Amino acid sequence: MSLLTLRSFCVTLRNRPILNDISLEVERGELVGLIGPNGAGKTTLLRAALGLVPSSGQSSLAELAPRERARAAAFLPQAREIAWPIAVEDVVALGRTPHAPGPDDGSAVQAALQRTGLVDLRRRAATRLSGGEQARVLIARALAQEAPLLLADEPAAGLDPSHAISTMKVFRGLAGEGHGLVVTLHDLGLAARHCTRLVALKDGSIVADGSPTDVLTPARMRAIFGVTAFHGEANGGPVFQPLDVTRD
Ligand SMILES: Nc1ncnc2c1ncn2[C@@H]1O[C@H](COP(=O)(O)OP(=O)(O)OP(=O)(O)O)[C@@H](O)[C@H]1O
Repeated sequence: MSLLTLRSFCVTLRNRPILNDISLEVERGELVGLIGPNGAGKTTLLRAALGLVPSSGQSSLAELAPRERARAAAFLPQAREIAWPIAVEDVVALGRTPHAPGPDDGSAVQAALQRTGLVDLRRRAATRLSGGEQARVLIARALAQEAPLLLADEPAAGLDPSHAISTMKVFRGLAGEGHGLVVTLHDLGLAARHCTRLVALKDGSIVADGSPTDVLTPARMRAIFGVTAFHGEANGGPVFQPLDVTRD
């Protein structure tokens, strides 16, 4: 069974169509990169799929009761604000909120801290960490939720190259364990190398959906992003680097 089904899914905000007739299924084992220019509708798609933005058509998540939905999907929003100076491990433990308290809580928090490289920072006040460290704390909180589906809005934004790659590898590992993930990404190099599938949005519509090699073609890069790009192979995987703009 799919972890997320969107059918004839539309969003209109202030009388403006933002998402048009989206159909999408996300299965276990998939790390789906949601790509597209600024304003294409990526954040709106994640939020509306979760029922946080009014929509029409079908979203298998939006139709769930809140607690069921929190067990079905974890959400990492774009805003990375941590409001209170509480310990990192306590922020991460908040990811367990949808579950009845039990013996799995400690191990889920520990696993999330390990996967995000935060074990040594576990007792630090989260508000006193750097922006990138705080971003990893919020990724860890989403991982501790142990939901089958993770929706992450620009999880790599603000991370240094090592932590951006590590985060994508954690996500790919989760996909390998049978989770499904949808992550919005502006770094097409990370998307090319780590995602199992790319879905490209433009002006609120899906304009490409397939493997990174199928989606990141020169013609599509020109049409979707207005750029030229280098596409190669290194260390057993694709290398993708935008080079220049084709229009002003
Ligand atoms: N609350 C709102 N009311 C009206 N329009 C909105 C609202 N939220 C978003 N929009 C519009 O919807 C469109 C899609 O926005 P969205 O944030 O989903 O794009 P995005 O692809 O995530 O962009 P980015 O890459 O810049 O984060 C934009 O034109 C935006 O101005």
